Amino acid sequence: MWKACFMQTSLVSRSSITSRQSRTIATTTKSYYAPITISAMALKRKAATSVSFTASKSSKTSAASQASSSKSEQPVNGNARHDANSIIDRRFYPPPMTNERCEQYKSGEIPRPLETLHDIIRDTKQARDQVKPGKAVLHWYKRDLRLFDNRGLSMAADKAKSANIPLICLYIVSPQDYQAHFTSPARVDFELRTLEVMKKDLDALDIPLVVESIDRRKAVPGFILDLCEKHQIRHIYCNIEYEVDELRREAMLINKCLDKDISFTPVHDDVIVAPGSLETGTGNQYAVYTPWFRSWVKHVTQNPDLLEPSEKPGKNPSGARNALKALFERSIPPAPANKLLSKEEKKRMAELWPAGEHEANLRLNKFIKERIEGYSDNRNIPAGTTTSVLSVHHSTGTLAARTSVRVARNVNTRQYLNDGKKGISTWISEVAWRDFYKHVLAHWPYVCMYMPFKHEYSLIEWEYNDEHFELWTDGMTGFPIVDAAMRQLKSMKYMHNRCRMIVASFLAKDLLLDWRLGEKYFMEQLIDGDFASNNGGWGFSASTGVDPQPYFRIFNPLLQSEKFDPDGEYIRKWVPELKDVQGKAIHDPYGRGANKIAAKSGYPKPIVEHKQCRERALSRYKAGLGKDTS
Ligand SMILES: Cc1cc2nc3c(=O)[nH]c(=O)nc-3n(C[C@H](O)[C@H](O)[C@H](O)COP(=O)(O)OP(=O)(O)OC[C@H]3O[C@@H](n4cnc5c(N)ncnc54)[C@H](O)[C@@H]3O)c2cc1C
Repeated sequence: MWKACFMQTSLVSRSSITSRQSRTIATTTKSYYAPITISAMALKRKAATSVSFTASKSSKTSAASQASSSKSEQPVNGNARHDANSIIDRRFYPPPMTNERCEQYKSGEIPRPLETLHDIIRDTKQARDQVKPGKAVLHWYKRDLRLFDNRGLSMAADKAKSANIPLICLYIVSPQDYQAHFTSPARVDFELRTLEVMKKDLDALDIPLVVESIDRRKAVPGFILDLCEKHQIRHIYCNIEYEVDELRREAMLINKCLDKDISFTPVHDDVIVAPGSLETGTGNQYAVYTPWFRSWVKHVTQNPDLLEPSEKPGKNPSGARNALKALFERSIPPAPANKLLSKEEKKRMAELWPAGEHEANLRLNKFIKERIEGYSDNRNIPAGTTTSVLSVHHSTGTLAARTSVRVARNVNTRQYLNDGKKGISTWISEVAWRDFYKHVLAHWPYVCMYMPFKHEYSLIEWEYNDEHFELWTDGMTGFPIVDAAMRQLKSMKYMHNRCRMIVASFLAKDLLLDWRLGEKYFMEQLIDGDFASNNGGWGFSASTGVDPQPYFRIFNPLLQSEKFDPDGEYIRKWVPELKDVQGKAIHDPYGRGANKIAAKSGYPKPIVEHKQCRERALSRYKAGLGKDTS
């Protein structure tokens, strides 16, 4: 997501960059490509990623002494494993960044990609406004796979209508992006099924949907420009994605387009409140959810337009179908080879996750009618369906978060956002978490570069125990609630939120595995995988993110299990080996007298002991932060 940052930034037209920014880019460019030396100590640590159960004295000392040395001398984050096929695919991304560079992003010394994009949008507005309509307008679909309530699409449709020319829609299938972003095959399949639905809906409006598979992600801008030339398109619209590479690509494309007298306009749509709009009393961005949410509610209330819907496009002018015949005849490509599902899996996923915006709206309305009022009381219970299960729709954009909040608000007492019926206001505040994590990503873009939000936590020494990691992914840790959740993920490509927190805490605190391994695995599995929410959730659970709670909040899997799955209904569903275990033993069969049933059915004993793990985690976190561990 951030690979192209140097190249693309350097392509940004100098006229649109302030002198302070160009100075920063010059320095940035230099330091970015300067050889990054990995200190001898870091290399040694990397080689010695031993699987000690309790933090050894030497590991404490090495982490502690590292923490106390100068920040600017820290070229890698702790003992994080950066080899191929690990937490980052180095074929797509440059070497790890330093804590010093994180500080430069924090202070604004290095311009944030979203701010650069905003500057370019502002500085080129006049020139873009002067572009005369061509023979068609283009909407470039990304994670906004719907016709209704879509800001970018609606602007494109208005432009086309005012010039009485047709609207063309485009979606690019990018196998390299899927690879670089660890997109799950189930997610790719969901998107392709959604495109089939959209193609029909757009077809009924005489609007062609071009779905092109482009092998090399770098070739995407060139393809768009060629398409424009071929169909004499002079206006392009898209909705903004907030990951670094995407922001930088759009910034570069605005200028490339203008060079060819094409106006390219990226707009905010994926979030209800645009990142950067909310500031604390001292002019800073919020890093804590609760005050951020208060400010979000105030902002949305004061700007009611933010929740107003955008109409879906009208019909293309007659003649569009003939003029663009070749585009209408194109079909949706199959999933790329690296993301193919088996025939059986494809069928199963289609039944489990029907695609498209009609399905999304049906689900939303059913949830609002039947479950939203009980949401506040039930949402933490993973058994049954207690939440909306709309995340796949929010993250692919088959449903706008704006639509969800508006529809929920409209059925609340006096249309409150954060008051009135508890279930409704609680649900709205959950949807707002999406916005929050995208605000975090936009303001602290280094979280997109495999650095923790609290980058001072980057010196924690993690375990890289492959066996533990595999048992975690397979749901064979001997902790029933963890195993049930991990099996739900493998089977449904979805996991309940409470369980996501439990398994993430277990991975990072009990197993002390690098939380980024879990983050990556989730993206490889989840149908609703979303970089900002996933990174935010993992950071929160590993205490390296925006959670104001300190690292010593460590979930006890047994207590979580007893509290949120009291009757073991969820465990019995996903861990059938334990279905005959009675009463409270379901939460800990080997510790509560159900060892015979568990052993007979092949259910494993716990792979670690929580109390010891807790101590080890505390000690390792402390050492990583350079605190006294004696
Ligand atoms: C470790 C971890 C990883 C996560 N990874 C993802 C991810 O990749 N994609 C994703 O969409 N969500 C992620 N979440 C957030 C959350 O778990 C899911 O959004 C939620 O479980 C989806 O179920 P639902 O649609 O029934 O949610 P509901 O409870 O019905 O909530 C409504 C909507 O609000 C949003 N939402 C709810 N909780 C959160 C949250 N904590 N953070 C951000 N948005 C939220 C979702 O869009 C959701 O559809 C993660 C959470 C954790 C702890």
